Amino acid sequence: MNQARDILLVDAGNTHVKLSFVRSNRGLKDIQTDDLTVLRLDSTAPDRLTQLARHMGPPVKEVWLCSVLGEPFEHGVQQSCDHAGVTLRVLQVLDTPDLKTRYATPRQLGRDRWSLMLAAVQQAQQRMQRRPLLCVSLGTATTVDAVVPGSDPSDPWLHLGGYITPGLHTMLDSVHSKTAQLPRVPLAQADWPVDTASAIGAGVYQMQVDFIQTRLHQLQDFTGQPACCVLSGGGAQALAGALVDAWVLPQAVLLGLCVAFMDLSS
Ligand SMILES: Nc1ncnc2c1ncn2[C@@H]1O[C@H](COP(=O)(O)OP(=O)(O)OP(=O)(O)O)[C@@H](O)[C@H]1O
Ligand SMILES: CC(C)(CO)[C@@H](O)C(=O)NCCC(=O)O
Repeated sequence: MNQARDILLVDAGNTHVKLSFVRSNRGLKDIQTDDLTVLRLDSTAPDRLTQLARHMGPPVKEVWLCSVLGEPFEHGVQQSCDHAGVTLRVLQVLDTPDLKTRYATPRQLGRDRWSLMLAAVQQAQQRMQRRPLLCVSLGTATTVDAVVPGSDPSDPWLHLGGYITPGLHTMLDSVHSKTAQLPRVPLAQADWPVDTASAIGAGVYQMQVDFIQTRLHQLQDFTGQPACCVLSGGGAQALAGALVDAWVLPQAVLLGLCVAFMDLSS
């Protein structure tokens, strides 16, 4: 029987709230992230919760949430779920049998970072790849997290830690807003730019590429093993071509929610 998509997945980031729907009886292996059709809401819109609540009607019976928007947003989602009579499951950063973190205070770690790592480890296991992973999210902020496999295949993977920097558009915005004369420009690729727009656009682009590539080398030196990059977020496609050993995992945070909760849904 072709059951309806009864789970609403929500990735609440700083710029966009991303929504998708999956069937609760679908096996994790059957979920292709390219198939996760995504609706986007503006995270800063005053009516963001009202817009979200519109998607909670039948056949939705559960909402799975990964949010970095803080307690008031989460409380609002809980109220909407209560009103709609649906169950809310909220992703928390907690060690699992497959992944543990060295973060000093795990609840401080961004849940979107954790969800990406859960998804990346699941994909690596599915592909029988046991290489260290550099999990990169290119959103409002750029985050770069190192995850290494345990020495035995039955051991959990370990999150070593990671970095937070301004994202691509955040850098482009700030260089414009903090100067008198620099325009807001798109990303660019150029060798030794000879105009202002290319100088900024390629400067920001190259800064992020170089940062990620250097962190990949750092991870390889640290582990003594070849590593690869898993790219997610709005800027992933823009950077993928410039990075070696990189694959794009579309909608990684939404996939991470499936990894966390798929076996729990009734
Ligand atoms: N075509 C593009 N080229 C480069 N970067 C892009 C492009 N589209 C989006 N981005 C980047 O992705 C970000 C938006 O993507 P995404 O929806 O993944 O994240 P977000 O919701 O803004 O932030 P987050 O989820 O990190 O809070 C932008 O801020 C920008 O940095
Ligand atoms: C870094 C961001 C903003 C990236 O979306 C998010 O993961 C977050 O708010 N993190 C909390 C701080 C931390 O991860 O240590």
